[in-house]
Amino acid sequence: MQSSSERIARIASHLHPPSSQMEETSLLGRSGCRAKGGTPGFKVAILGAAGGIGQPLAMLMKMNPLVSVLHLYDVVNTPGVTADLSHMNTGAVVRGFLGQAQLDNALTGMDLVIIPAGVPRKPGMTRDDLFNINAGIVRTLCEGVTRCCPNAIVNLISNPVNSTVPIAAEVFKKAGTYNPRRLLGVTTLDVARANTFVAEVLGLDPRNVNIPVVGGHAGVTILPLLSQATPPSSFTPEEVAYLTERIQNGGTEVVEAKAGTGSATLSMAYAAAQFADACLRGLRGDVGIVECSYVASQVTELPFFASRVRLGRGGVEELLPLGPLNEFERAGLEKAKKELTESIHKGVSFIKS
Ligand SMILES: NC(=O)C1=CN([C@@H]2O[C@H](COP(=O)(O)OP(=O)(O)OC[C@H]3O[C@@H](n4cnc5c(N)ncnc54)[C@H](O)[C@@H]3O)[C@@H](O)[C@H]2O)C=CC1
Ligand SMILES: O=C([O-])CC(=O)C(=O)O
Repeated sequence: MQSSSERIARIASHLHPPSSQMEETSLLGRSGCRAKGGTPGFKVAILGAAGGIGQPLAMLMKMNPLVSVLHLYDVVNTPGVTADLSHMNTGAVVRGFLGQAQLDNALTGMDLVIIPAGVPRKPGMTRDDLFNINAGIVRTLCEGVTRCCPNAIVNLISNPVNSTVPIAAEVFKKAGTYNPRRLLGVTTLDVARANTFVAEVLGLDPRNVNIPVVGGHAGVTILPLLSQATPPSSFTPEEVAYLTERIQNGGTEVVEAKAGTGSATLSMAYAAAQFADACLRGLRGDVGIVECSYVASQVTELPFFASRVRLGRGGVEELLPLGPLNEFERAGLEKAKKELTESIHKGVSFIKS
């Protein structure tokens, strides 16, 4: 039997662990003696969890009832984020992992890996300007996925998404673990923006609007299909020009407003949490889940393309066709394909050469 002062001393030592012991300590739980949890659900890891997107995304995933275990990995600050979130009385058990030495522990056994690790844009930069730094980060993290959870669904957020998804695919191919149905580039924020801006123009509730956004996730590769709006709506040529430009430049609008302190984080975390939830519902076996995502594709002649996809137990169960495009959208598609071809090539060459 321990005395109460011994028990309290033990709890206190668990509350301030050296970072190298974080994982083991959090397994013990606040009581210092038992692992808590036991909630049935999925195991989710966020890589880049201490960042601008990572932190609010971690909070939203901690609130998701489908998540039983939430692993937070970053190269900085995960002890604080983990301690903070672990006080939320929701079902998911939160564990923190700090630095590359703990990457494999963070990934082992995961069902879903969400990757918002990497640098964001500053005003005047394109997403492609992030390639030199973020390509290497994505490669290292995806190598971890091949070692520790090769069957996990991967949601890739790090920019430039048009190139980082092909990079991830090449890393997985090299390791012999590639399953194109399980690698998904996150473009949900483009759809969120499209729904919001269109709802503003039409005077509707954005929750009742759905605009498919196809192509990719940068500038002209972001192609909103306004002709396929739900509810069916007609737009003047001026409205189409305004909406298309605003949706394509939504990221830049935020980068400029943040004036050098980063890019979209809160709306992105919200969008990523929605997309992750859709993937988890698919894994659970729910039917009729359709989201836009940048994936390995046969919808066009390009090897990767964002379109509506049906999600299920295997990840991407079906690529939905583009549907009828009007002349404006057909012209936009040609521009998008031209830029996408280069971005895909750049990503593939980064690993192959
Ligand atoms: N797909 C999309 O729609 C969007 C993508 N993004 C992209 O998401 C990425 C992250 O953006 P923010 O969270 O705002 O940036 P941030 O700088 O606030 O956070 C990034 C986090 O990644 C971590 N990190 C860096 N190297 C790492 C490594 N090797 N392993 C693990 N973690 C590492 C950093 O320590 C930091 O905590 C950027 O590339 C940004 O462009 C941003 C918004 C929308
Ligand atoms: O614009 C950026 O750099 C971040 C991003 O991808 C977005 O907000 O859509």
